[in-house]
Amino acid sequence: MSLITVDHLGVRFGATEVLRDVSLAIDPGEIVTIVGPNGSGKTTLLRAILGAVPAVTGRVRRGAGLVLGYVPQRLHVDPTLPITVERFLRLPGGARATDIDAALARAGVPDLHRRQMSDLSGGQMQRVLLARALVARPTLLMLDEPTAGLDQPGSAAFYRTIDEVRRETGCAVLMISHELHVVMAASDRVICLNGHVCCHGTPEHVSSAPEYRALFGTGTGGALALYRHEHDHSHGPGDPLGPGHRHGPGCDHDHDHDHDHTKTEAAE
Ligand SMILES: Nc1ncnc2c1ncn2[C@@H]1O[C@H](COP(=O)(O)OP(=O)(O)OP(=O)(O)O)[C@@H](O)[C@H]1O
Repeated sequence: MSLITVDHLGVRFGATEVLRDVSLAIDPGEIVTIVGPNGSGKTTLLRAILGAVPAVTGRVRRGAGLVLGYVPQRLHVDPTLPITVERFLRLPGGARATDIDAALARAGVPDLHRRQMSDLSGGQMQRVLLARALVARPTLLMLDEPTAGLDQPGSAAFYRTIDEVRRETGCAVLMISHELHVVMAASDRVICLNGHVCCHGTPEHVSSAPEYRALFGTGTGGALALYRHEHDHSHGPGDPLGPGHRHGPGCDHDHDHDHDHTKTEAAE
């Protein structure tokens, strides 16, 4: 029984179709990573799974016993509103002190209880957000670009912690990442999203697909990723991605038209 099953999910914001016919399932204990260009609907997909964004078509089914933990991309803490790490972790459900201690230890920051949230470094903040997600003992941990803004050693250490959490607790992990070396090393499966699921499979399968190499092929140690996404069809009006692009081998569907679009972005 899957923890989460997404069936033909569609999401719109006003006239803009952000997700179209997205189907996937997450099984207990696996690490699945979502990759895709900026604006391709990755965060929206996680928020739809959380129930924070309504589906206009399809649905998200939750398996029995599912407990979700969510690590957002970032959290802005107003420095004029002082709050300690311990108090932040106690909210909103009134978590027990022993659970907070265990979550902080598991997140690799066992001594931060009394620190002000606004004083945390970027890496400490991400670990506190991880601890907050772990307090509930999730069976599915979802992380939205959890290492954005961290340097490479900090990022690598964070992903090692995620792997340890998975091994120790047996939780499944669904994360968004732009760090392709991490994706390939740490994931059981990779889903490439571009408004819809373009291709998916094991890291070996996805990384050997010409379309994947075209999409992420010029990374210089993670410093710059060239997103050249190719499909064989035009996206419809209102598509957030503009005109169509071409799919390559490894994709789950084929179309007639032939367009490219190229997008560059500085990766962290
Ligand atoms: N609440 C909202 N209202 C209107 N439009 C939204 C909303 N949330 C997201 N969008 C739009 O939906 C599209 C997908 O956004 P989303 O954040 O899911 O993309 P993403 O793949 O996570 O991007 P990135 O890699 O830049 O974080 C974008 O065009 C965005 O502007």
